[in-house]
Order: sequence, then C-alpha cells, then structure tokens
Amino acid sequence: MAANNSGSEPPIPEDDEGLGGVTHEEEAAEAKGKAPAASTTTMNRSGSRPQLDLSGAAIHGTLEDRNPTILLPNQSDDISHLALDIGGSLIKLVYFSRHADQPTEDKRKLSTKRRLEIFTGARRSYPVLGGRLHFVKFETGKLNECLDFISSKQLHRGGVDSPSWRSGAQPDNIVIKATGGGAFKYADLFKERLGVSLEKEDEMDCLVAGANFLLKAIRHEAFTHMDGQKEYVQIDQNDLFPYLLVNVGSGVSIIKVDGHGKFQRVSGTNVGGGTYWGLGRLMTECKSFDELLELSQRGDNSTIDMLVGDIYGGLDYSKIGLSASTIASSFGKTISDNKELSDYRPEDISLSLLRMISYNIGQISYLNALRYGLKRIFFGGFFIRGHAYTMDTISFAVHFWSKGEAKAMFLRHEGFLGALGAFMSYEKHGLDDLSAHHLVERFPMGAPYVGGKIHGPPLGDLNEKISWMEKFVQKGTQITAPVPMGAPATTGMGGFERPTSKGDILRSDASAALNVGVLHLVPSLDVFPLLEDPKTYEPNTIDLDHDEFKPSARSCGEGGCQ
Ligand SMILES: Nc1ncnc2c1ncn2[C@@H]1O[C@H](COP(=O)(O)OP(=O)(O)O)[C@@H](O)[C@H]1O
Ligand SMILES: CC(C)(COP(=O)(O)O)[C@@H](O)C(=O)NCCC(=O)O
Repeated sequence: MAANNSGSEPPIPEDDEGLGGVTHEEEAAEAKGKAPAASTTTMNRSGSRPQLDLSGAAIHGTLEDRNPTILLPNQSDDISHLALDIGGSLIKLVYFSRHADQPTEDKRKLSTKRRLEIFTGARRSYPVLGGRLHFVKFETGKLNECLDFISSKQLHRGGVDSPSWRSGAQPDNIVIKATGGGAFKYADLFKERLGVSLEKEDEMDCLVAGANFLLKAIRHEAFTHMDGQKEYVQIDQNDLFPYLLVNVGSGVSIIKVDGHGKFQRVSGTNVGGGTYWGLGRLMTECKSFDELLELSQRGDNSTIDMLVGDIYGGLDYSKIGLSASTIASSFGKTISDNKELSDYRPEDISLSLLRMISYNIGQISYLNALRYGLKRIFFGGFFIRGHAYTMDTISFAVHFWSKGEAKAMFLRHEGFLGALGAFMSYEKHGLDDLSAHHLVERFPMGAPYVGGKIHGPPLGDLNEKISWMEKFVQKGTQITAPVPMGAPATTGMGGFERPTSKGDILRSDASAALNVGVLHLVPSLDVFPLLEDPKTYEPNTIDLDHDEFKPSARSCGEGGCQ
C-alpha cells in the first residue's frame, strides 16, 4: 500500500529501545572497542518510497515449525503490509507487523545497536523498527472469514499500529497486491467489503519469486524427506539455478527456474491437491482435508490396490524388477470384488488415493526434470501439508525413477510461495543482494507457535481469537504418519506392507480453516563490507588444530606461546 506512506520520516519514539536487535558480531566488535563494520541494514532504499528491508531475514521458531514467522529486524519504512494469493482451494495471506511485544533481551540489544549507529556515524534518520512476516491461510470457500480477519486487524490499512491508522489519515484508494485466480474472481468483493483494489500479479511470477526468496534468504527452509527422515539442505546461493519447481495446489504447475524472473512453465497436471481432497471427500464423506489425511494414517491400501502379487499368484515379477508387493494398479482391486463403496474402509481409500496422487506427481516431476537435465526438484503448495507420507511417496518416486540421480526437496513455507512473491512485488527487490547478507537464525527458548490444539480462554470476536491464537497456540495432537516401506528395486513404493516406521508428525492446523505462522528476520552486519564483490566471496575457515598452525617448540619460548 504505497499510498499509506507519505515519505516523511517518523520521529524516533521515546520508547523504541525494545525494537530491533544486534548480532553476536556487533556485540563482539563493541566489546573489543573496535569500530564495527559500517551498518548495511538497509537494502535497495531508493528515494522516499517505502522499501522492504530483507537484510538479516531469519526464521523465528523451532526446526519443526511449519510456516514459521520471518523476523525482519531492520525494516524501518512503513512498508506495504499485506499480500494475497487467492487459489482454487485456499487463500494465503502474508502480512508484515512491527515489533510490538519485544522481549527485554531485545531491548538491551537495541541499545547496543543504536550506540553502534552513533559510533559508526550511520546516517539513519528513522528508527530501526524490525518486524515479522506472518503467514495465514483460509479456505477460499470461506472468503468472508478472510475479509473479517483483514478488517479486524486493519491489514489493508497497514495494521492498527501503523502511523497512518493511528493518525486517522486514511488513503482514498488502497491497493493490495494479489495473485492467484481469485485476484480476478473476487476483485469486486474486495472493493465492496473493504474498499480496496486488488492489483493483480501473475501467479507463476509470484511462485518463482517466493521460492527464490526462501531458497536464497532463509536458512533451514528446504529439506529432504526420505523413509521418514527429514534432513535440512544447505543451499549454495551461487549454485541454485536451474531447478524445477513443482507447485502442488489444487492443480499442479511444473516450472523450470533459471534465475530471478527467469523461468518457463514446462508442464502441469490436473491431478493434484484438489483431486485428492475432492475425490477423498466424495468417497469418505470427510469434512475436512486434515480429517482425510489423518484417516490415511490408519489405512491399509492392499484392500484397494491391485498388487503385482495379486496378478502373479503371490510371486514377484523379478524380471522387470517388480516385487509381489508392488502396486500394479491403484484402486485396481475394487473391480474384482463384488463390493460397494460402503464396504471399503475410508482409511484404506484415503491411503490409496494419497499414494496414487503423490506418486504420480513425483513421477511426472521426475520426467520433467529428466527432460531438462535438472537434478533438484523443489515441491511447494499446500497439498504437501508437511505430511510425512506424502513427502516420502514423492521422494520415493523421484529417487526410484531417477536411480538416485534427482532429489526431491520440500519447503517449510510450502503453501506461501505465491503470496510471498506478491508481497515482494510491491517493490522490485534485487534479491541477488540477499546473498551478500549474513543470515542468522534464532531459536527462542520457548517457541510461541508449534501448531495444534488451542488451549486458553474462551474466544471472543474474530480479532480477539486471531491475536490470541497467534500467541497461545500450543502443541497439539501428534499424529504419527505412516511411512511407506519400499523395496528399493521395485517400482512404486513396494507393497505398503503395513508401515511400521514412525514418521513425521501431522500437526493439525490452528483451526480447520486457519493456519497462522510467523517468520522473523534478525539483524546482521556484512562481515566484510569493503569487499569488492561480496557475492562471490567464499569465506575460508582455518582449523587451528591443524599441525601447520600449532605452535612449534621453536616458536614457543620458555614462558609459553604468546
Ligand atoms: N485446510 C485445507 N483445506 C483445503 N485444502 C487443503 C487444506 N490443507 C491442505 N490442503 C490441500 O492443499 C490444496 C491447495 O493448495 P494451495 O497451494 O493452497 O493451492 P490453491 O492455490 O489452488 O488453493 C488443496 O487442494 C488440498 O489438497
Ligand atoms: C490453473 C492453475 C495454475 C491454478 O493454480 P492453483 O490454484 O491450482 O494453485 C493450476 O491449477 C494448474 O497448473 N493446473 C494444471 C493445469 C494443467 O497444466 O493441466
């Protein structure tokens, strides 16, 4: 909402000591009495237009959090607060909020930071405010709840804490960036209900921008998930492109990404998240997506799927590498049984369906990776849902068909790529610059949000519910997801012998309709700001224990080494 900002610089509030923070490097430099490196906390600030300052971006939360907040410690402009991705199934919101409830520890840190700014003569005429990126989703069918949420928090006007809201100076024409089909379909409704215009951003542009941002700027964003094991992947920022991005939303888009803004949608399939949820709902009468997913965790697909052994009289078809327990035909067994739908267990139906769709997506993705010679495939979209079985099935398909050559990777902010891309499109940020920044991840002692059941006082109106929920969501029911046991030499995940391996956890959403998360960006200084080209600089480390660096007898006098 560029209209929100007049360009004038707000005065430094008396009580802003609690806002922002410093890194260990800053504190260490100060402790040594050295001038720290010049502060480079602001990126791409041009003119008086509000800018998004991504320096020091980091996740705030534990490694297990899904869609955690991103802390933006150095954000000082009154930036656009809200962007939307209105998809076929879900509406995704990304919004920025300033620090309002800074812990005392950070107050101490800001004093250090402000002293540093004085010390270095950094010309900062506005306070370092810092803030967070929040991630929220609603079902598209419940658009009114989403509009109520935006309205209750006044997100379309920059939030209830924004200077323009507090001063009562409301812009006439508020513009919110939005992507996804709903940006077209529901534009009139947004105008009618909130008085805002939706500025449409292309969905593919946004998916790519969101993925590039997360992969370049956020540590512990990407991970592999194989045989129930999750492993974070260290992304080499200088060697990210090209990669294949597969967004599994209602439908599936497959995009070859070659750089920032450089991509091609190379394929897609209409068998996606909407197919699982739609068919699953019809066949099991589940009332929510999570209910359907949970059912699958108690399922046994061998009652539904036709296995190689069913066809070969219990034998393997080893000549072409198929074990007896390999699925020969998803849902194939139901044709020979003289049974009705109601004779099958919903649990088994859900598992067969989930496996069929996940495996198919993995296989199609691999074929596209093969077509373009790509080895890395990142999967996003809310179908993934951080669900162990889904991720393992996709990973298995990619691994099996590529003979281990290609790798499936997943993203913690899986469903928010488009919304993040729309958020960043307010200003065209030079994302390449991110690689020059030192990114730090902080884990709080007690993570405020771990997802799951809500414990606390009775809920009042929606606004109260939301802010309360953001603060007090506690660890919820942990559901053990089954992990497929694949015979490595067969196509298709082996036989689904009843999975025994303890998989990851399906964390229930904060509510069936709403999922809230936050991601924080913590501050940092450039380590060597005078480097000609910080992007290409590879810091080396020296092992002081190495013989070469150990003091020799000759260099140590009797009084010991100096
Ligand atoms: N709470 C939920 N409600 C509905 N679908 C969900 C939910 N959580 C995950 N999903 C899955 O996510 C898919 C939508 O993913 P998303 O990336 O939001 O796509 P879209 O942009 O098409 O809405 C659904 O089709 C469904 O498979
Ligand atoms: C049309 C879409 C881009 C819309 O995105 P979505 O709301 O599903 O996230 C997507 O559903 C899609 O790519 N479908 C597959 C269409 C096809 O290539 O056959």
